[in-house]
Amino acid sequence: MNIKIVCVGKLKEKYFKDAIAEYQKRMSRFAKVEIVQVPDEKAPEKLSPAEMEQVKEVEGERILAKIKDKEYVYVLAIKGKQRASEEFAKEIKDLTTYGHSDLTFVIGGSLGTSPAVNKRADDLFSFGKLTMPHQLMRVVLMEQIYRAFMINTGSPYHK
Ligand SMILES: C[S@@+](CC[C@H](N)C(=O)[O-])C[C@H]1O[C@@H](n2cnc3c(N)ncnc32)[C@H](O)[C@@H]1O
Repeated sequence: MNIKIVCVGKLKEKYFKDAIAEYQKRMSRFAKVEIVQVPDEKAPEKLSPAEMEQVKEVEGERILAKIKDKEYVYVLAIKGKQRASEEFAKEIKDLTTYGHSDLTFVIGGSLGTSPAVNKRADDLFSFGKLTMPHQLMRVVLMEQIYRAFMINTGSPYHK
């Protein structure tokens, strides 16, 4: 299975980079996990609603350019569908069974994702009602992907 995480902006903090590298290493026995970073647009604090939409649209075009038709796409969105880790693990197992070998996860920039990106989603995936910083979200997502694979192997990692 190929897993791709498309996200906006470069990770700056070393502790985030280290955490991502650790989960990529742990995941290597199950799947190749590729992190694709697209450039972020400058988003100063005083943007009008129209300017904010414009930022999301430009970042969205960059995100969509990294996604191929065959990929099954989860877009992470606060208002998406929540599920338990066990349900997510089963979904991954089922997707594999039904021939989806390319799973892509999209994390929006600081303002979120554009309507075009949300439209491309096969699934809008919420990790709860809390707003998380997009950089931290990468780490949380990596851990949940790793957890899903550990659940599917029956590992005691998941309690
Ligand atoms: C800082 S958040 C964007 C906040 C923006 N106001 C919104 O509603 O999307 C940046 C990105 O992190 C991801 N994210 C943050 N919190 C999330 C959550 N609770 N569930 C799913 N994704 C989340 C989403 O992909 C979001 O586009």
